Amino acid sequence: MSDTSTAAVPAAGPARPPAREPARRRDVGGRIAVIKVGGGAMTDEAVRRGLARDVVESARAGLRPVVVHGGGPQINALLTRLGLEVRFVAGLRVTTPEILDVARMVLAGRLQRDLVGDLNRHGPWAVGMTGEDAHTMTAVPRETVIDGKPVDLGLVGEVVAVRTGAVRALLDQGRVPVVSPLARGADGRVYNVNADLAASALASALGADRLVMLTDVEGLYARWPHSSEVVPSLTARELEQLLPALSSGMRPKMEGCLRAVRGGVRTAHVLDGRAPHAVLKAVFGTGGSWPGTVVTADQGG
Ligand SMILES: Nc1ncnc2c1ncn2[C@@H]1O[C@H](COP(=O)(O)OP(=O)(O)O)[C@@H](O)[C@H]1O
Ligand SMILES: CC(=O)N[C@@H](CCC(=O)OP(=O)(O)O)C(=O)O
Repeated sequence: MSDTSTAAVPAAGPARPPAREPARRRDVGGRIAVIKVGGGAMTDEAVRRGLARDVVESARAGLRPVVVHGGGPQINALLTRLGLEVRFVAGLRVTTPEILDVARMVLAGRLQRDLVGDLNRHGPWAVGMTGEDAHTMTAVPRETVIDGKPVDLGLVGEVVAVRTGAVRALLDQGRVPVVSPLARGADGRVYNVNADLAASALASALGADRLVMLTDVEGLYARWPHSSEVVPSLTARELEQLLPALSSGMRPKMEGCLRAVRGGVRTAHVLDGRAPHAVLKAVFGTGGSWPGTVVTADQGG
């Protein structure tokens, strides 16, 4: 993206042609892809920079990428240093007010800034925000039932409404929004939202073409904890049946994929963000050439 003036950001308008237009890989013109970068895939700076390069390349090719990031391992590391508890239930962090403060610092403070910085090495592309900004994500406390009993997760949010205006305004300027998974509650409090579920809610609300979840494994393993076989594809119905058996981080990730395709997103992908050009393979690939696991809508549904 080229800014002719450094004095002011141009007013919102149609995306302007990129400075260098690479060969179009297929007709992605104007389509939105929500790319969720997991904390595990962000730990290595070289990997993060490679991801940023690919995101910018996809934008130069006409796609409208929106980045949502996680940061579970990084939050765990700071909590441990501070002597605070790290506890997950069904893949969601039990979040006290003290833990929320730490999560907010890590997500909106460090990680979002790192990603925005990586993207902006290539030009004035990225603008960071959180789901709190401009009421982009509104949440209520997430209800979780384990073995028939309700479990109190504290300040964990379930996104119940998404206002896409702020994200769309950035996309219309040709920018890449980078969104941290925090939401404002209808009660005015701040909630910690699992990043996979935040990305999924945003993808559905934006009418995205694809949701891409970049993680630290090749995809959904069929016989976890064995990693010998990746499930290449699943329909929404097949995934719905599998979901209760999934554990730890894969539970919210696959729940996010299911919600997204049920919410109108054409395909949802889970793949290893550390593999070379994972982003480009997921956003420009076609059936048969996708790495990882792809979730599609039900046939005829
Ligand atoms: N069936 C499965 N297939 C692959 N990974 C699984 C599975 N079940 C649990 N996992 C775990 O889920 C992790 C990915 O989730 P998570 O740690 O939340 O990643 P991210 O930070 O990318 O969101 C993997 O590293 C793996 O340990
Ligand atoms: C409620 C909840 O679990 N929130 C997550 C938000 C970050 C996240 O989801 O990061 P990954 O994508 O790296 O897992 C957490 O506190 O860890």
